Amino acid sequence: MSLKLAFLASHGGSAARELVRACHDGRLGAVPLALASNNSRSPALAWAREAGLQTAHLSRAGYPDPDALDEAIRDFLTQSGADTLVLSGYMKALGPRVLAAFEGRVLNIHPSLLPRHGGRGMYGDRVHESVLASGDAESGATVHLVTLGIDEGPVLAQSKVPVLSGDTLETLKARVQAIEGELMLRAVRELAAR
Ligand SMILES: Nc1nc2c(c(=O)[nH]1)N[C@@H](CN(C=O)c1ccc(C(=O)N[C@@H](CCC(=O)O)C(=O)O)cc1)CN2
Ligand SMILES: NCC(=O)N[C@@H]1O[C@H](COP(=O)([O-])[O-])[C@@H](O)[C@H]1O
Repeated sequence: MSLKLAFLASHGGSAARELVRACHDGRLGAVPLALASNNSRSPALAWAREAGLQTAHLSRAGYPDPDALDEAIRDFLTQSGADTLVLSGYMKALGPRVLAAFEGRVLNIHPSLLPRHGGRGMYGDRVHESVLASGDAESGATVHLVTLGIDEGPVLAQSKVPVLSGDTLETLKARVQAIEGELMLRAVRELAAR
């Protein structure tokens, strides 16, 4: 049974792009169906339209009431026929309705070795800045199942990289982002095998 994938992304959607490439070149037995973004100008939304996915811009701008936004995101994702949801650099908290509709089938990638450097306020560059400030000798990325609590869900897969002396935000971020695509692919395959 091949997975039916949907995505949420706020900016580039790099993990989503890697998964769709893997679907098209046979590395992953799945069908990409839809992508929604809270950011109407996100490169991920433009790319998804080009890639022929169903797309939607869903944010507080259109749905000021968080419950109504949660419902709208759930309805868009479920009507697409997807059975698995991937958060690909999605910077908003997911609500209970979406989580209930995709129970145990929502994956998120976070650019640190959770539980370190995770939680509310920990996203994008802030994560790498926190790692550099902590003096940790290693960092990496984590794919976890998503629960209502931010970055609290069970870990599916992790991949480590060294933090090198002289590292800057940009050099550490580049080293972590270089491993994220393969890590997400590994995690989705593991979920598919369950
Ligand atoms: N219910 C859940 N929703 C989301 C989770 C999760 O684990 N449970 N993970 C995040 C992704 N993420 C870390 O991997 C993350 C995203 C955003 C934030 C955050 O603090 N966001 C700010 C708003 C930032 C903005 O508007 O750009 C906030 O909510 O105040 C922390 C961690 C995705 N959703
Ligand atoms: N807390 C979530 C988070 O910080 N996710 C991180 O944001 C970046 C998004 O890049 P992208 O927009 O190019 O996909 C990725 O590095 C991802 O791990």
